[in-house]
Amino acid sequence: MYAIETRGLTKVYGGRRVVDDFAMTVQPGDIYGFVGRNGAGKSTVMKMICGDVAPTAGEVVLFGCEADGEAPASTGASAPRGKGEGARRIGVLIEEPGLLPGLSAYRNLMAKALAWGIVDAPARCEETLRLVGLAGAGSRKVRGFSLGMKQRLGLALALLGNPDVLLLDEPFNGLDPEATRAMRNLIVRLNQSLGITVVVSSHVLDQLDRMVTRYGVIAEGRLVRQMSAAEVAAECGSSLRVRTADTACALALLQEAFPALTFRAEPDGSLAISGDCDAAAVAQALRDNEQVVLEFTQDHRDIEDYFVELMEGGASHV
Ligand SMILES: Nc1ncnc2c1ncn2[C@@H]1O[C@H](COP(=O)(O)OP(=O)(O)OP(=O)(O)O)[C@@H](O)[C@H]1O
Repeated sequence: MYAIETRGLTKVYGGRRVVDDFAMTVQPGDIYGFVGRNGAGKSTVMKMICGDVAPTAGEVVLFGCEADGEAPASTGASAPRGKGEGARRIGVLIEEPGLLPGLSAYRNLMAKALAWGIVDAPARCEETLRLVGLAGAGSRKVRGFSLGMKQRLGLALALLGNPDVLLLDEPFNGLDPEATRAMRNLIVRLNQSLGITVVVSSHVLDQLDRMVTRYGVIAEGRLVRQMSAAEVAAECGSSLRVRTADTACALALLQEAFPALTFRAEPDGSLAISGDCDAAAVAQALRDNEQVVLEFTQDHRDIEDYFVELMEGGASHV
């Protein structure tokens, strides 16, 4: 059973399909990195998942139940989606957290908690402040908060209703490196210690790379590809290009010595080797078997280049 499944999800604005037949699957416990260019449709997908925007077609299924519950406000709420036992709570940080600058962090939380009818609101507000590392700043007015503190308070709002799923749209936007790292660590902690499934969109690929378990790539409203973090790491890992005097012999001996690697014979007679390559071990194996090496190069594919290629490929098919 998936935590989130979208089936044929489509949104048309002014005759344009900004999300088109979108089928994503998020496993329970995933931190799902949602990657796409500006305007690709990430926010619209998230808004349809949380019920803030009605799909033109298709459906959202949460933990096996069709999500047809009350729609939460676009930011901060964690209202139930679905009916009865199957209802799941979604916490959302999609646009500006809508904080009241003249109130303290605690009072901001209390105002929402009371509006949403959260049971034992004072204790829950204290608890969420602690969860996001703002326990010591609860009585301070939000007007004096840094951007990073405001984002964490926005996350606290999203956590108030004890959500099963968190949808975070660009949570690192505008944050300095320290605040970015604090936000990243917080997301991982919430996922690992509370078991919250997280969908997070970001243009900061190296931050996603440090925390996500799965990726979904969107281009022009379509899901181009979904893959695990391990698959991305394998595709972006180092690759080798080796040209020897006797390609067939080198291929046979390397395949035997490194069965986990992938080998491809190139038209120019070289071998492209990918997987978890240990260049020194490959070079040693060639030397031990007295192969004459004419060329030996190592490439490292940048994760950003990799995703740009995927997005470009996806967009050109639309
Ligand atoms: N309410 C709306 N009315 C009309 N068009 C909209 C509306 N909301 C979004 N769009 C359009 O839908 C497309 C997808 O927008 P969306 O905000 O989902 O993209 P995104 O991938 O989240 O972009 P970004 O990374 O810039 O936030 C854009 O072309 C946008 O202009």
